[in-house]
Amino acid sequence: MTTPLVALSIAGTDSGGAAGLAADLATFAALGAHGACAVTAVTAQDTTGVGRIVPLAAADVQAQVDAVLGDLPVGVVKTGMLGSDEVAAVVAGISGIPVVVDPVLTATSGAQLGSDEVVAAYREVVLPGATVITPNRDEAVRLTGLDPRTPALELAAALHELGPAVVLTGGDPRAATCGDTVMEGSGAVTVLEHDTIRTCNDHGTGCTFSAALAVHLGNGTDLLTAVHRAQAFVSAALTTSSTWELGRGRGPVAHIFVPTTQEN
Ligand SMILES: Nc1ncnc2c1ncn2[C@@H]1O[C@H](COP(=O)(O)OP(=O)(O)O)[C@@H](O)[C@H]1O
Ligand SMILES: Cc1ncc(COP(=O)(O)O)c(N)n1
Repeated sequence: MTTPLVALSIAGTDSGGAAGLAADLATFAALGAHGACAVTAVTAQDTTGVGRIVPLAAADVQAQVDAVLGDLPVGVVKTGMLGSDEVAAVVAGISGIPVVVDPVLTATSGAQLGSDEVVAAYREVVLPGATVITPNRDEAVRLTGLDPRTPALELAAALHELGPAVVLTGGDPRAATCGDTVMEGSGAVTVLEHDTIRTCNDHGTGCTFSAALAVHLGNGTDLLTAVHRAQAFVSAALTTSSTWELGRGRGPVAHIFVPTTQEN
């Protein structure tokens, strides 16, 4: 008998199947983890944008988290769109399990997925108990309140001061390379650069990256190696989706036909 890694995603749904829970569960499966989930919000969303957003009550999210934690040996928690400061408090109540926080505040399409109350809750209750946070530049600027021109290193340091290790992602489809700035718990900084995959089918990239990172961390991999492997997974997924013609907008990152043989 074997027990697989169980990864719990606490996130919103994307009806288009590109981002949020769909990305998390597909990534967990591709990397050999069993995915459990707690839905925080339901979005009517496609490749062109986000329509209706229906947040769930914190009690409903808490009930899902309690059901999963009461039965399954969860090895890692990954959070995405939280929807409200009350749901943020549910995440803050989880202890004794590594928590990877993807602070989803804005969709690729530009839609707002996190209010100022949610931003405050990240700072005050979620980040102090988080293992690692994976913001993109816009999210880091919003969470820190710093000037948008602030260098990546300073943004990472400001978030690190709130508690977690930081992976400030630098995906930029127009640049030759993408650079992710990693600040470990010790404060050590490494910039991990890799080639940009040319594609407009990148909806769900951030969710996919942090879900892959969560699986590797849940398997006990050190942060730098885990980031490197999560980047490789995203690059493979984007290479596949770069050949796709799907939807009228920013198409989904491909979670299928991705090599599943990465070391854990
Ligand atoms: N076009 C791309 N080619 C290769 N890697 C990418 C590309 N876009 C993003 N990434 C990588 O995907 C991860 C998530 O990055 P990012 O796009 O910044 O997240 P978000 O979707 O939250 O904005 C990072 O590791 C980043 O380097
Ligand atoms: C429910 C949900 N969660 C997260 C994202 C962010 O993903 P992206 O930055 O790729 O739009 C999203 N659009 N929808």
